[in-house]
Amino acid sequence: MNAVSPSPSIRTLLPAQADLLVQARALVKRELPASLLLTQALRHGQWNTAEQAEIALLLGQSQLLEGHGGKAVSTWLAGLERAQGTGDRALIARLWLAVGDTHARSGDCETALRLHEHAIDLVPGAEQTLRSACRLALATDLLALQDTATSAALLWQIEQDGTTNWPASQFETLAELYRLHGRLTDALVYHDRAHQLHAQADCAAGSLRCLLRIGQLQQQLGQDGEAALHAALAQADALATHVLQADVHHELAALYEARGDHERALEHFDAFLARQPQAAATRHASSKRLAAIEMRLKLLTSEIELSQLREETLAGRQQLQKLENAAYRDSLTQLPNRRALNERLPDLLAAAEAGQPLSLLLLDLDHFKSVNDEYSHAVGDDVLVSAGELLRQECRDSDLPARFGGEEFVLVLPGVRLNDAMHTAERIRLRVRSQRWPAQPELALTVSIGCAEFLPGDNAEILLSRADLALYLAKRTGRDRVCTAPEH
Ligand SMILES: Nc1nc2c(ncn2[C@@H]2O[C@H](COP(=O)(O)OP(=O)(O)OP(=O)(O)O)[C@@H](O)[C@H]2O)c(=O)[nH]1
Repeated sequence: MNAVSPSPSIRTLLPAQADLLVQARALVKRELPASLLLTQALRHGQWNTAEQAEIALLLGQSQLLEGHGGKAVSTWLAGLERAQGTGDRALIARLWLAVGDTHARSGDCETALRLHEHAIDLVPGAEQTLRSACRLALATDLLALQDTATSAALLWQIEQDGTTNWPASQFETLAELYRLHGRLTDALVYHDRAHQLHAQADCAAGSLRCLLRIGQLQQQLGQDGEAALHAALAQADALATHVLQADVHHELAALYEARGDHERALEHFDAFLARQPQAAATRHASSKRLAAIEMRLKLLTSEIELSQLREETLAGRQQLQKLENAAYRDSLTQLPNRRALNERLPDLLAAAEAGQPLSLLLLDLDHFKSVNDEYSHAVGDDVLVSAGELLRQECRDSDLPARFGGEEFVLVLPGVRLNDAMHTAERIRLRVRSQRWPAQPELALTVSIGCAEFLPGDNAEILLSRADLALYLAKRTGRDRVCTAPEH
């Protein structure tokens, strides 16, 4: 419940309570906080049971105001024990009402509702004001328990009761009930009433609470809450309570922000933060954390984008590589094809023109047609793959083997003179002769090889044609041999 316990200030007390307080002061004769005064008065005075219960009620209210809710409940329960003996149902009801309020303040609205129901059942018929107070407590509990309809019905009954002699705290509770029901104008009226009563009773904390609410409500109703909020701030400064000052500064910051007066809004927001060191630290930490998270997210996004890009680029490169491979590699033997040879030869020939020796072998498998014819085209393919592999194995890194077309291969040998080239050619010829072809183990194959060495002024075409001539000679002179062109 949002109710605020009655101030023990004498002007807010029932006449009997005020009388007791005066007696207690006379007895103790010292300026003491209310709870100490009443404890001493209870201990040293000659009170009847009803008076003891009434003092317990007052003492509990003082303890609650001083922030000792637990002590207050114990005091009221002790007071209830005494009150039971008196048979004073109104007093018992007031004690249960107070205990219920404490539960409501701690958020246990179900227990509060049970205790408040018990209290209202005890209220004697003539006690209209007390019944209305119990209804107010019940209406607040019910609203907290989401039973808006019953709460509104009780509020209507309270209005019918027309009670006017409540203490400030009950008007404040009523105002809060109106606010929670969305009846802001009524809430404003009763907060104003409560504020006046608090002011009369010199209850600065109550006054401040009401002024803060008045300012908020005026804002919500489109009125100017500035004056109320500044009055609240003056009260908060007088009380020097950081929490209350922070609340008011927060409201003022919101007010100026809504007005577009950002300078003043910032001023009050800073004041709010300054009075909430922990909250400020948390806020700072959380905003830093938020920034870090945002940054991390950005990085993550760009990392993802980057890796996607990398993947795409990689995929693109691989695709390109594949295309290049397809364009420059023979699909059957995976050796460089004729196009690759045509593109690389000019550079190699330029080096040869510059003085580096270069030789070229043209290799042609003998009677290859018969392999296809006798064993099948597929066996012919496999033999070509094996022949390509053999050629690769016979190469150095600097050599360039290629499939020239059909059953013809080329081997470019940079840095190699004709004689050495012919030795290489001979080695290859012998390997082909002795090769066991996996696709057809009983197959015996031979190769004819034409050799040509680069001569100054040669281009690719001339060099190849000389090698071709040498190959022709090898074929013409019986195959399975290595020949050179006539010039050599
Ligand atoms: N299986 C297969 N056969 C091929 C391929 N490319 C060319 N050939 C065959 O190779 C044979 C070449 O035959 P020819 O040019 O007549 O010469 P050859 O039978 O090798 O006889 P000589 O060269 O005179 O010793 C043809 O039958 C072509 O079909 C290929 O990629 N796969």
